Amino acid sequence: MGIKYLDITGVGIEFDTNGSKFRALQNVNLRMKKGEFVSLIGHSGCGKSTVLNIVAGLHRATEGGVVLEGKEVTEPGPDRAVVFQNHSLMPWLSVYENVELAVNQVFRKTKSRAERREWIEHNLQLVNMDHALDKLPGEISGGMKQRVGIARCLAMQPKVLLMDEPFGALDALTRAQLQDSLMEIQAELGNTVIMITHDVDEAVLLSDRIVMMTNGPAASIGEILDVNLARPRDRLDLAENPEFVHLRQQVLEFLYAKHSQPAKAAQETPQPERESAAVVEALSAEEDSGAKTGGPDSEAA
Ligand SMILES: Nc1ncnc2c1ncn2[C@@H]1O[C@H](COP(=O)(O)OP(=O)(O)OP(=O)(O)O)[C@@H](O)[C@H]1O
Repeated sequence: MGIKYLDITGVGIEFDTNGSKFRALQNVNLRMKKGEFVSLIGHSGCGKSTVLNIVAGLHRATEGGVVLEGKEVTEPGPDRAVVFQNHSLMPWLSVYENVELAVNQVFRKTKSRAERREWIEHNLQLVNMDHALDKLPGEISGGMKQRVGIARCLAMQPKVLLMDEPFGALDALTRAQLQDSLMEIQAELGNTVIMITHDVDEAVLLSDRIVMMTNGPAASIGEILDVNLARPRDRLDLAENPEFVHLRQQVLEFLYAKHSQPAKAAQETPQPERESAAVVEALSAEEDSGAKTGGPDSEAA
């Protein structure tokens, strides 16, 4: 891993809510190396998605900022792909076409049509979805949709993959399969990843570091835990590994002993719609200014 790659410095944000100010984040600082896998964990409403949205360029920080490979983040861009909990695939496009949408946005000028086809198929192979190229999102399972969503993001070759509870809506077995796939893909491609999760085992299994956030309002980073477990990691071996058990215990202690108060703010402040629709629609508009209507597939994965 190289020197610092992604730099989040002094980030704070204040939202205007019905005429009054709400401070969601205060002085969030995080430096990541290229190829690092970082999980964000914290109680509901503490500000995890807000951090991710600031890195994605969907929110502007009130103070501080984000620099990716020497360039300040000021807006969304294909160098930061976001995987949402509910895949946000276009329901009217096939599996292939959903990935094609993103690939055309990034590679239309630099790859030929044949190269783009090969690239789309390659990325769908990575997530074991090359058998379903012509299927519509409505014809595949929740786990499969999430795989396609991940392929779509990988195919953009982003500098940073941002994942907002990517497996949160899946059953335990499918989640485990996708976690294993993600570990294999990351080992092969060396992606830099920030992933939000509520799942302590998932955080320890996948991460190089676990960033634990304090409760809001004015949430910040409470502690950062280094996960030095050897890779490749096997969930069955790790279950009995004393280091794994110890790390797991430390996260649980942070969440349930040191910061057990759930964020009151989360209950009091109305939660806005996720920006996933906006992002995907922006992609769609670029690809196709035609007559297609409707939002992303809202069916729960
Ligand atoms: N656009 C916004 N306008 C006003 N308040 C907001 C906005 N976005 C987030 N908030 C508030 O900021 C706080 C942090 O929200 P955020 O969605 O980042 O939390 P979270 O940790 O991701 O929660 P969860 O785990 O439940 O998804 C919450 O109190 C939320 O209501």
